[in-house]
Amino acid sequence: MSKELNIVFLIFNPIMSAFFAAGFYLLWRTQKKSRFIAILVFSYLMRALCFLILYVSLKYSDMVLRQISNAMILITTALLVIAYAQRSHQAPRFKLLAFIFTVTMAGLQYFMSMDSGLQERGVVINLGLFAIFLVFLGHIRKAGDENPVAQFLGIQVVIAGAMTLARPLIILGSAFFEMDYPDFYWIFTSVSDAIVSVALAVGIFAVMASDVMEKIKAEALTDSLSGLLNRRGFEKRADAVLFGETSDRPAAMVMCDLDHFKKINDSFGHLAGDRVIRAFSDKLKENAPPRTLIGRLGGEEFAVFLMADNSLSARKYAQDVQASFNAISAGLVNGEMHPTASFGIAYANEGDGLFHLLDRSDRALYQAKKQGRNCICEAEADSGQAGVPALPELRPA
Ligand SMILES: Nc1nc2c(ncn2[C@@H]2O[C@H](COP(=O)(O)OP(=O)(O)OP(=O)(O)O)[C@@H](O)[C@H]2O)c(=O)[nH]1
Repeated sequence: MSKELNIVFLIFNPIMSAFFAAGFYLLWRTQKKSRFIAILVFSYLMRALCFLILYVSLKYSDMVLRQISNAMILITTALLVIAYAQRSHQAPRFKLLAFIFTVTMAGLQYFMSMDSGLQERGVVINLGLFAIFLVFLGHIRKAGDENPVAQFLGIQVVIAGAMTLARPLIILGSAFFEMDYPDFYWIFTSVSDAIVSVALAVGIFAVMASDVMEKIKAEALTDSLSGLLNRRGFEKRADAVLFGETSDRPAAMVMCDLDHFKKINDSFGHLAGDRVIRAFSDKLKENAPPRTLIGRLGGEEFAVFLMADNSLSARKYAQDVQASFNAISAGLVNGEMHPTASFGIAYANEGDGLFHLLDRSDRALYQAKKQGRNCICEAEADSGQAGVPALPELRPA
């Protein structure tokens, strides 16, 4: 490689990797619990260092340094895979990565002992890196993230893998056509290393930014006291389900409200009131079939949306919540009172809008309150048109 180009890459690649390491480090300082960001910092620092070592080893033809830089480039790439796996809550494929590392290093060592092993070493190291990128792709696929940002990272990894695979092809092609390959090979390797560094860092930064956005969105739709959906979150999710339901069975809405909650607050304080809200929310969650949407609509009022396949057990669900809450509620206020809840159930009619369904279950709840509380009422199926609030007939469960 020409001296000028050599100097450009000698400076450019390590500095760029160091910048990325600094960026990840600053991010990690704001989220110290995210271990995968710390791994990224380490990976990019190591990448910066390994480029420096590589260029020194090339300059002085030092084989020990060359092997060190080879080991480091494999490790730094494997660290990216481990970081991504951790971010996606997957167990990193340590054994497979260790296997690839060992085989690659053994191959390099073997060809290093041969006088003319330069081309073979180029093939071995790049195939090793390519295998690590395949493991990376496996983790991305397993995460099954349909978020376009995650898919963007997948594309970056494919590009990185393709560039890595192109290098041994250059070597083999040059050997086949008896061309002098080193200059082109080293320029391609340096440029593609830079592109791979940037592509992966940008892809990972984008995934992290999207994770933060998702977290903020989820928090905006969650009630912090109960951990349930808040009114906004509940309406958004339930609405989407209602319009997507295709089952013959109707979906069901169970509206619940803690009884005499003002008295609990007044007698035992706001903190005890909060404790009762949390305990009741836990019972709503514990008894819920999978895919049930549970929201705290406000104060001591909750709504549970049971999907069509679970709606026939809506009454059983309400009974289970009632029984399990009654079993523990006295203990929440030192046995000095027995907090209870009332329930109203409505089944969705064909084409029912969310507000119509909520309104009908709310009226059933009102009836339960009127009947003395701590009971369950069901709204009769009404024949009102979709979206038109109609006064349902009510019957006690
Ligand atoms: N501890 C606590 N209290 C809350 C919270 N949000 C609303 N409240 C209280 O909930 C009480 C609701 O009282 P009401 O609407 O009169 O209802 P109730 O006393 O339960 O009467 P019924 O529903 O008719 O049985 C009010 O005292 C609110 O201050 C909260 O997050 N924590």
